[in-house]
Amino acid sequence: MSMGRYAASTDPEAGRDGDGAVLLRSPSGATARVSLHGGQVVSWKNDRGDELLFTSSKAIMKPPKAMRGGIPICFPQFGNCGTLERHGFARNRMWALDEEHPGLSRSDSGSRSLVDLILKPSEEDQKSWPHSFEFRLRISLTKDGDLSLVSRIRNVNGKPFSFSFAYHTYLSVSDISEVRIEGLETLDYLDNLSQRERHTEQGDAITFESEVDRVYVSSPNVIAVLDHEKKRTFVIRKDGLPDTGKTHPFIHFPPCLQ
Ligand SMILES: O=P(O)(O)OC[C@H]1O[C@@H](O)[C@H](O)[C@@H](O)[C@@H]1O
Repeated sequence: MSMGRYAASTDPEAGRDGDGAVLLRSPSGATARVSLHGGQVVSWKNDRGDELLFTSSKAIMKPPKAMRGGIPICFPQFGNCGTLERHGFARNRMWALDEEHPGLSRSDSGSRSLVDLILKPSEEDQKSWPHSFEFRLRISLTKDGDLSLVSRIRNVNGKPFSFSFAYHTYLSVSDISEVRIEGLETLDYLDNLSQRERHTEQGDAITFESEVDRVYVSSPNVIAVLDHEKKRTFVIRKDGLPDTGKTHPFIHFPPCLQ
């Protein structure tokens, strides 16, 4: 794959490895590896080769199981708030390369390496969730190595349906006691450890002393995760997604839409 070019299926230089994963590379040398299983980003490395995403050593890397690590896509249900399996079926399905990607331009082709994926429901999926949709996902690396995911869900037959959705991102951090989150102070959150009871966050930046499993409602579009030991800050931006979740020990930030 050449620098800054598209890694979509139409690009003859698209980087594909033996497992069918797509490799993105930015001009700065950052990389991302995207598995068609789950449409999941399974690795994101900066220009020094440091892995920025966490993958559990117990992760099962083979379909049809969901892989615990990277950025699983939760759809059409986030968590257990519905009748489907936890976090929905999208993370357990094979996605396809999307040749059409209607509505998204390629005008930034000089500065991004990207792949367009699509998921359509199987007959089996429609038995448990009888709705017609196309889920298009664009994953791109900017020239500086920033990772971006854009999701678009289209109602194919016009019959209304509702869904919830999240990027269940597993960030790689050092000792959790060295990690601080800025941007969620004073917000309300639902505590998954006590039947989604609603509380209000107190105090300054958030630190971790024990198990945490929360969804922060109406969170700001930018939050920061500061890792003092690694001297690294993740700046997480979202757009069009109201909430942010976090869980320790598997620290992840699923901005979610319900
Ligand atoms: O094990 P899974 O299905 O990948 O889910 C991981 C975590 O997902 C979070 O959203 C849940 O709040 C946690 O309770 C859960 O452990």
